[in-house]
Amino acid sequence: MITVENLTKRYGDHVAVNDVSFVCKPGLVTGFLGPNGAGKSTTMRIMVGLTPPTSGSVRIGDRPYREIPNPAAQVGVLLDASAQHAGRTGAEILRLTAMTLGVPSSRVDEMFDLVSLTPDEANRRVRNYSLGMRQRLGIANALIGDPHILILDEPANGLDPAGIHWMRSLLRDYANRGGTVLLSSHLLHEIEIIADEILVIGQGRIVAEGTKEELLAGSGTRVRSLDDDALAHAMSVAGIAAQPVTEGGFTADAAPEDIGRIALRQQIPLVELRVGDGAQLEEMFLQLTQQTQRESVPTFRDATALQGAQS
Ligand SMILES: Nc1ncnc2c1ncn2[C@@H]1O[C@H](COP(=O)(O)OP(=O)(O)OP(=O)(O)O)[C@@H](O)[C@H]1O
Repeated sequence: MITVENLTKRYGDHVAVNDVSFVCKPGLVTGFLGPNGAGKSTTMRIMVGLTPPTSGSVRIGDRPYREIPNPAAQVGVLLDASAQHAGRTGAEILRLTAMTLGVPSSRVDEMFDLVSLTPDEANRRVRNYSLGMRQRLGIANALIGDPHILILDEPANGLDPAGIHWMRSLLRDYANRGGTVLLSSHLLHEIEIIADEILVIGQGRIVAEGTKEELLAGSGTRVRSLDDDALAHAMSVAGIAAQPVTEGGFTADAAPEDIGRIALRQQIPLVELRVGDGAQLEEMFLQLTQQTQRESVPTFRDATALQGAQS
């Protein structure tokens, strides 16, 4: 179990992590999702004692990381896959970790097998590794001490789709055996594929958390009609907020039956009316974090203003 309580990190006037609290439970893969600069890496660095927090605390099990004896045997950490010594071979790096942790050197070959790096690749220098190979080596390095907790910062970065599915199986199996996993990503589809529980962070704050189903539950209704302008107007009169969707129609903050009744009253034929799905999770992610997005996300208000300006 990882317990993060009221964690805050300030760099001068800038608040990188703002009163963040969450728990990561054994047997689950917890995904830490947020756009660039949201505060994911800072939170993870604080968790493993590399950055001091301004305030708040993190417990790994029952104590802070720095107080865990032989921590790498308890907590596997991958923060930056490119931070390995580029002049060493993958095998040398894992052998050194095995020696430091006091685990048998036979674990080294087991780990290369586990992360699907061939003996030839194991004996190549890390400077000649692709990013995906570095990630696999980093995961092997995190797992070699047989820890029961894994903290992985953007581990899927550089992996191809097959690699992401491979990682999902690896982490699923690890969690099924009772392990606790926290992994970060700025890409929703990676987190969606791999995580059981999702924490969404934006501008240093947790803006949503729960299972994928829970996150979607409050995320409104997808609606499309033969006259979206008229429907938007009718919804707005009824006090229902709606955001336009790029492929047409809206996501509306109301139950499908409410939207259906409005459409019926206005005699507007509907061509789509349903609760959220995976695509909607992406919209929700963009909405939840839009203040931190570098690219602005159009809102319904923007869209009507634009239509007004064009007419
Ligand atoms: N040492 C530091 N000094 C000053 N500001 C920092 C420092 N480290 C991080 N920050 C700032 O804190 C904020 C959060 O950064 P962080 O690296 O935690 O984000 P992130 O969510 O991991 O982003 P990414 O997905 O791009 O890796 C950013 O605005 C960053 O510029």
